[in-house]
Amino acid sequence: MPEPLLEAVGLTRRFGALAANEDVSLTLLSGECHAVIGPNGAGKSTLVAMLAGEQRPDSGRVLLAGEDVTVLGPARRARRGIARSFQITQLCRGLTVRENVMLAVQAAEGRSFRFFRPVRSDASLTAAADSALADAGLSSRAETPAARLSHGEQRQLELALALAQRPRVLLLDEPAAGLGAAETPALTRRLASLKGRVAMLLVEHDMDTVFALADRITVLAGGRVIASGTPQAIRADRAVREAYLGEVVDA
Ligand SMILES: Nc1ncnc2c1ncn2[C@@H]1O[C@H](COP(=O)(O)OP(=O)(O)OP(=O)(O)O)[C@@H](O)[C@H]1O
Repeated sequence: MPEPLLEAVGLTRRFGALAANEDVSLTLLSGECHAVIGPNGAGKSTLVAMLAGEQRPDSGRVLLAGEDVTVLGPARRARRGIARSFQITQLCRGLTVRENVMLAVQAAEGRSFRFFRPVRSDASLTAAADSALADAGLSSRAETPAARLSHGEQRQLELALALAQRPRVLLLDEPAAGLGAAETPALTRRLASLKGRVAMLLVEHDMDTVFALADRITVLAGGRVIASGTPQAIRADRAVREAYLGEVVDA
């Protein structure tokens, strides 16, 4: 069994009397896609926020390649290789799609914005940005102002911004949310093409996307892990079907 790249160890996060996460443990191996599913309010976003460093657990630890990163904030975790998509707030709407990604490449390289060279003329930034745009399926829109993208294209740009950091771990919180019926399979194909190159922790309500991508699935309900295993095992799990899957998957 390979060593986990990212590990949640007994994470608990309370809001008042409510335990949004209660003793949640899971591992993400190099190159795998591990999906986290569960009903609304199960604690999925809280878990992602703790893995990204946006929320501090009340107890438990987060390990990245064996290093305890529990007390590190999002920026320091990002520099260690944890990227989170989708955060549209990073977008500069007046710049082109490529320029936005170039800024993300530059930020990931740790260059100061105060001293940056004119963003349009840096060949190495352009090449890295174009690679991220290709992976996100957005090459044809590189010259378009970000403000003119459709909703689906904005989600692609968010993916490109995350990939521009060359992450080891990609945290994907509901990437298919708000996408149309035609856009979701395209996103799934795009994420499938990244498998093996970057480890993905995928929170998603769309079960077609989950079952197309996941190597393993962990199911949360009421803040607790109620099952974890292969997609086949999760599909067959009675407790999962009762708590969640039976409502949406007719397998
Ligand atoms: N900042 C907060 N303050 C108080 N309660 C919160 C806060 N964030 C989350 N919660 C509560 O914690 C529980 C878990 O929420 P969370 O958003 O993690 O669930 P989720 O599985 O991501 O839900 P969804 O599928 O609807 O996005 C919910 O009951 C939610 O109301």
